[in-house]
Amino acid sequence: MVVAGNLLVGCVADDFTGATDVANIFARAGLKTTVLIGVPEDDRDIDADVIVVALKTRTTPPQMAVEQSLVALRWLRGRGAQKYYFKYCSTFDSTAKGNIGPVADAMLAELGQSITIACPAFPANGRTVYKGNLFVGDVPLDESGMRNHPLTPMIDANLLRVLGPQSRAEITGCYYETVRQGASAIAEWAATICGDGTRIVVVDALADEDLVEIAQAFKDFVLFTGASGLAYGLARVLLVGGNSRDAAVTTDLDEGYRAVVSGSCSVATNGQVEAMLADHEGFRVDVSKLAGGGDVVGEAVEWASSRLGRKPVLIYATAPPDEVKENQRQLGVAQSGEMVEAALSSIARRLVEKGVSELIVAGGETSGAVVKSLGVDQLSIGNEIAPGVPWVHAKSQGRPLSLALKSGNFGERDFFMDAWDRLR
Ligand SMILES: Nc1ncnc2c1ncn2[C@@H]1O[C@H](COP(=O)(O)OP(=O)(O)O)[C@@H](O)[C@H]1O
Ligand SMILES: O=C(O)[C@@H](O)C(=O)COP(=O)(O)O
Repeated sequence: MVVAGNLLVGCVADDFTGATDVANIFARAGLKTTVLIGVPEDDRDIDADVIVVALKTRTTPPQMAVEQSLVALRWLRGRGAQKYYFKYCSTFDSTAKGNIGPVADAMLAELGQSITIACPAFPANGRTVYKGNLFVGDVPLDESGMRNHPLTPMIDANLLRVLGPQSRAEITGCYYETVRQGASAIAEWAATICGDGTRIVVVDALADEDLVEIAQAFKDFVLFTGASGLAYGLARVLLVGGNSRDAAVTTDLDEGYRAVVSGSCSVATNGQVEAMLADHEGFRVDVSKLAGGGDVVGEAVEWASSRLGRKPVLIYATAPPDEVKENQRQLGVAQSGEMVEAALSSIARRLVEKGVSELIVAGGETSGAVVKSLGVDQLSIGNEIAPGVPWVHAKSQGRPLSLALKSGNFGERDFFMDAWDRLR
């Protein structure tokens, strides 16, 4: 029997790093938050203010993303959530066909709503939106490393132009001249466009305070869509009235072996891998060899086995853009991505079987593949390592496992070395 309790927010996340990112924000705000890996097949008891269902739908065909998202949404609806939240990437990662637009459209229809907002701003990580244009640090999205993303290259910073062709809704911008005047002005502006067809409002935001005003202005909306910055605002609005619980707990953990598995090819992760290799041993997954049928997984596991201990080992497919493009040219985009994900997830699973119990995984798609292969079905939120990246705790084959699922673009250069200090 599932206990609904007082479920404030039911969240569907389109990838696993994003799921732990948004769960971390809700948890840090004082809301009791759990992450489920997909919709549970059993009838477990869940006592939470926020449930985040982690999916791997960012790069699937749109129809599949819609179907899986609706299954999750219906499950959350069955728990009587007050608000629903579709979490996608703060760099608005999508393919030409979706999946932000199709999933948002389908969720609106399922909930019987005609309006929502799209708000990927995440100021704590330098993602801001101005006049509908997404900035990453000081540059527009299309001038950032996201230009070269292996699966979702982002070549236009204007979110109205990106979302328009993906969605059946009318896309409208709520610009900063309105947002900076605060919640009442935003709500007044919204009143002028409500009731006029189905709409998605792309909202500008430059700072966390803007996100609180935005959440306040749209507090009667049923569906919110965005990155995790919006959760910062929404949590603060929902907490008024005293729903606050204890902040996330830090677990008493046994010491186990440590490893880093990296499949992200972002600028940040390339730097983090380089920094770790200066002082740690690493095994590079050779994609050509893998494609040629070589037992790269076996070699990696054998290499790691004699080195496992408290000093973390690094297994990585992470490569610079020209190398990734060459692999994609030879093998195909989806095929090379899936092949590397399959190899890294097999390696991770076998390392866990050999006693690794503290594992950092870099990359959203990579994390999805790894976590699924570990048979993990629920994550509790632990300490924050960097903005958007918490330690999370789970059971894999009955044994405790601590994971950090690092979004490609997050974390400082020394993340792979410093993260362990934040575990306990
Ligand atoms: N050397 C490589 N060549 C081609 N593709 C790669 C290579 N290394 C990793 N990949 C693939 O690139 C994709 C990276 O995506 P992801 O894990 O989501 O990282 P990020 O979080 O940076 O977006 C994955 O599908 C991964 O398998
Ligand atoms: O919102 C974000 O930036 C992250 O939570 C996220 O979703 C990142 O995705 P990946 O870079 O693919 O890990």
